[in-house]
Formats: sequence, structure tokens, C-alpha cells
Amino acid sequence: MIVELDCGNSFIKWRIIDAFSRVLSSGVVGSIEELVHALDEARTSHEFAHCRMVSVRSDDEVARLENVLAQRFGLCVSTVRPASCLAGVRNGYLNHERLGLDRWMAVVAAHRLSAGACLVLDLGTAVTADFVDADGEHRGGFICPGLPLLRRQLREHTRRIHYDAVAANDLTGGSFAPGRSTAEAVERGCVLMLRGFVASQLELAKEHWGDRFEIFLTGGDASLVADVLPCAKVVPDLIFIGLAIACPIPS
Ligand SMILES: Nc1ncnc2c1ncn2[C@@H]1O[C@H](COP(=O)(O)OP(=O)(O)O)[C@@H](O)[C@H]1O
Ligand SMILES: CC(C)(COP(=O)(O)O)[C@@H](O)C(=O)NCCC(=O)O
Ligand SMILES: [K+]
Repeated sequence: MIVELDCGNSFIKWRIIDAFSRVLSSGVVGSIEELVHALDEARTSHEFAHCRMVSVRSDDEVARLENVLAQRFGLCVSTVRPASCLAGVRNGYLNHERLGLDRWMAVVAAHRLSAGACLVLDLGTAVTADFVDADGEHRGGFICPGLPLLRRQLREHTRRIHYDAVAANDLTGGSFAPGRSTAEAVERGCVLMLRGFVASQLELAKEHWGDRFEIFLTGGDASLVADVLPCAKVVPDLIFIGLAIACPIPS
């Protein structure tokens, strides 16, 4: 079995797949310790043979994770490294090493899945938009704060915004009526910012490509904007699809 890891800034997404890419088990954890616990449980029913990982965390954290996986599970991790070109996609950054590896995996996967140009949107800790031409030329993209960062900035930099974040979970409930409490006002306001950002990316994509492009939507908060982009393909495992392309299992 193959252990796959996508380490974002807030959460580590993990899954166990078989040689036919069937997902046998998966989860989302907040720390390396929780990951070890989840994998300890998973290995009671699955034998781990390989491990591949993409991470946007610090070099220290990646090294710690690689160490834990080697020592505890005997896994030699294949970790995605920056590249200027992969699977027909040319990295559009002036310095290709600076492009987030999660973005790189998402654009590589989107190009593989798409027949033409694509706009790739990933809503996680940060929100990213990337533009890829039909011929695989990555044009670059945009980064803005995601929902967790928008909320935190308001809480930390204003004196009177306090509310129970747990109780506020999904306070929009699909409604964007003006908020009648701090929690409603902040939660709905932040989600509206994300929806506005996503709508602006759609307009930019139309300027570049007319109506000849596809939109790929991924990340933990994708569902908050999906109805703004009715034509978008929501692909929760987009980064894992790129990871399999970047780190094939040697036969
Ligand atoms: N099961 C889940 N566990 C954790 N976060 C989730 C879950 N489902 C949706 N989310 C949302 O996903 C966001 C994190 O998205 P994610 O793509 O995992 O971020 P990152 O890759 O930056 O760690 C959180 O803000 C949260 O609102
Ligand atoms: C933009 C990001 C912070 C997004 O991370 P995430 O929200 O997925 O945790 C990450 O892709 C990153 O650290 N990128 C490096 C800077 C760049 O892409 O220009
Ligand atoms: K992201």
C-alpha cells in the first residue's frame, strides 16, 4: 500500500491507496503526533510499502516528518521537490523554487485532467489562484488570505471583535443577509470576501481565454465558493493526483 501525505499550513491530509489508486483509508489531522496515531491505527489493516509527500511546511518540519516515518513505519519518503517543468507544465515563476509545492501539484494535476487552459483555485489557509495555458505554460497566479487567516486577523487586530469560533462554525448557513451579531457579521463578511476574490479570478480567466477554459476547485473551504463558479470541477484530491505524477512508485 502507498501512504500519501499533503501537508498544508493548517492540516495534514493523509490517505492509504492500493496499486490501482483505490483509496482504502484517509483522514485530516492537525499535527505530526496525530498523524502518527492515525497511521498506527491504519497499519493494523494495511501494510505500508511506499510513502510520498508534498509539503509547504518548513524544512525542519519536513525533516522531522521524514524521520518519524522512517523510524516508526520503516518508510523511505519520496518528497516533492521544486522543478521548472513537469508532465508538460512549465513553472511560470521567475524563480521556480519559490512556487508553493501544493500549487505546483495542483496545476500539474489540472493540466493532466483538462483538455485545455485552466484556472486552479485552492481554498486552504491561504487562497491561491493559478493560470495554466492549454499548452502547459503556467502564467503564475495570486495569493490571498484564506478563511482561517481572515478571521484571525480581525480577532487579533481589533479590540471588540470577540465571539466563540466553534459556535460560529457555518454561520452563513447559505445566507448572506447582513449579520445581526459579531459572529454572523464576521463569518459572512469573510466568506463574501472569498467569493468576491473567486469571482474576480473568473473574470481574469475570461479576459485571457474567452470561454475556452476549465476551472478546478480544491482545498478545505472549496464548498464555500462552489456556487459562485457553477462550471467549476470540484476535485478534493487534486493535490494527490499531482503527487502521483510527481512521485511515481518505482516498478
Ligand atoms: N474535515 C476538515 N478538517 C479540517 N478542516 C476542514 C475540514 N473540512 C473543511 N475544512 C476547512 O478547511 C480549511 C483548511 O483547508 P486545507 O485545504 O486543509 O488547508 P491547508 O492545506 O492550508 O492546511 C479550514 O479553514 C476549514 O474551514
Ligand atoms: C501560498 C501557500 C501559503 C498556500 O498554502 P496552504 O494554504 O495550502 O497551506 C503555499 O503554497 C506557499 O507557501 N507558497 C509559497 C509562496 C508562493 O507560492 O509564492
Ligand atoms: K491553499
